[in-house]
Amino acid sequence: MKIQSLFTKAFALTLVCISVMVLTIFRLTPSLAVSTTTTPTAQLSATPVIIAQYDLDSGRSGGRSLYKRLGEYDGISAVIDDTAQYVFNDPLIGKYFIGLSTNSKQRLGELLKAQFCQAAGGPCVYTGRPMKLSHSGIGGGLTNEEFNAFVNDIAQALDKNGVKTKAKNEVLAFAESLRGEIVER
Ligand code: HEM
Repeated sequence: MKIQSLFTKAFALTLVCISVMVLTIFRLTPSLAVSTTTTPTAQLSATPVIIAQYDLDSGRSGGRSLYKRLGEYDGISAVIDDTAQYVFNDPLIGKYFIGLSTNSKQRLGELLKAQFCQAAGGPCVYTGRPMKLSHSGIGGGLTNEEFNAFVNDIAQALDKNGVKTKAKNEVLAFAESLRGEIVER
């Protein structure tokens, strides 16, 4: 009987010791206490494209991000769909898109949406190529006049979708910030 009680006490003591050790280790190295599931490397290294020189803070108005004021993703999507139509039919720059397959045009639209959504402070990640790389050499190098035509098409699409002047100017300022990477002559 006495031996049994001794064993019980020893067992209880061992349990307490183990608990203290486990708690001490976890406190000293908190990382052990955190779930071991990590963000996949692919996600972390997703396209290191920097959305150029656009100060996202300036995109806030009365606490509402530009993304919200544009009507979130659906609002941006509608503006880009219209922009694409204007650009593809633009008398000056439409020629550059004639050879693109339907799928390439769709992909371009999706990339533009992600790019503007991210720049406006939305929860999107632009995964396309940097602007310099994707535009270098188009038509022997894009001109300021061609760039202006593209920006005018964006402006027309913003008007069509009833985007307010302040938000419109912010979107155009972002587009303008890309001029140096896109225009080559
Ligand atoms: C603010 C102005 C512009 C923006 C934001 C813009 C944005 C983009 C984006 C996001 C892409 C996709 C990049 C990729 O494929 O990874 C792209 C591709 C393209 N852009 Fe622009 N772009 C602008 C101006 C222009 C202008 C002025 C032209 C021609 C006049 C142009 C012609 C093209 C063409 C032809 C492609 C397709 C390239 C390909 O498929 O390889 N872009 N642009």
